[in-house]
Amino acid sequence: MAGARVTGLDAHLHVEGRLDATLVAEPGDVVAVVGPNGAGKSTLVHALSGLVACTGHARLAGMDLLGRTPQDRNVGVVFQDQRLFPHLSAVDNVAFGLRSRGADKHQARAAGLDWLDRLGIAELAARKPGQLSGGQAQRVAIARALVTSPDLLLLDEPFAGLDVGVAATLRIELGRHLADFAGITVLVTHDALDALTLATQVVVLDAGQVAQVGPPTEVAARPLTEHVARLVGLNVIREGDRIRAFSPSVVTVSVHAPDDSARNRWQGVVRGAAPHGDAIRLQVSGERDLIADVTPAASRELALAPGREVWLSVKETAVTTYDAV
Ligand SMILES: Nc1ncnc2c1ncn2[C@@H]1O[C@H](COP(=O)(O)OP(=O)(O)OP(=O)(O)O)[C@@H](O)[C@H]1O
Repeated sequence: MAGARVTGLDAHLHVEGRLDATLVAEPGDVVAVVGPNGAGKSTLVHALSGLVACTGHARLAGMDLLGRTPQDRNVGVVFQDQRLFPHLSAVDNVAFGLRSRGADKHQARAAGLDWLDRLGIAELAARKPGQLSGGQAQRVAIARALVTSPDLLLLDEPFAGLDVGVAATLRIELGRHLADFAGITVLVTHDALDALTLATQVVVLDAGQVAQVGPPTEVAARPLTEHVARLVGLNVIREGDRIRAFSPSVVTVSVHAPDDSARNRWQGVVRGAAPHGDAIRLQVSGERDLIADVTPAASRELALAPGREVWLSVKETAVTTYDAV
């Protein structure tokens, strides 16, 4: 679909030693970028925004992106460390983007106010960033990024550092705005919920390369990397070209070696135990690093505290097997 790529994003970005990744998206797509620390996620969004120099190519809405200065790219950014201008009010922070593109002061303020209203904080328009909570400031940052109707919206961990409840509310609101947003969104996140609830496409980065790309449900059901498996709460074991995945809820935990000679049997030591829904989720390391969910009663009965040696087993019928590539 060459035609669609003209209006969308078609990029191959190379930053020496940090990133070598292809990204293709259509207008309206929300691309969640996930991966372990140092995988290149921030480098990717910084390269798209122009904050990091890179080679390769990137076409956005039919225009060459890499040859342009950050100011000349029709790209909105909400970064975790992207501060608002401290001396400007919330509404002037939002209006700034339009003003710097030559918009009339009154029109820019009216548009800024409209966006603050859409984000539910119109009454805070006159406040300076220092008088806003973290969640409110992030709403202003989102309004500031969207007011210019960018072709590409870059969100680098927009909920990081926010209280869990505030993040949950903001996630729902952002989801609503992204559903109406005609451009492409690239969202860097460490949170499986973000990827599963907001994204139309998940890109998994690992050591600067794309390790997997696909719809969120597919990536969550068949993760190809340890990191994503952990993120979505699955165990994965790679055997040659095949991956074997199973849920922590199907793992049987015992403190003695099971009698059966099951193929799926591993010895390990409990490294951590924490509530997970109605269950206790155990982190077990040994031959394999695995997670297992047990009932609180079983956890007490078997004294499953950190340091405890355990056996884990899984019925073959509970294991999903698929190709690694
Ligand atoms: N300014 C820099 N100069 C050189 N190398 C850098 C710079 N910033 C990051 N790197 C390196 O580039 C690689 C990718 O880093 P990047 O910050 O993009 O990863 P990330 O996936 O965003 O990680 P995190 O989840 O920890 O934020 C890492 O190896 C990192 O050490």
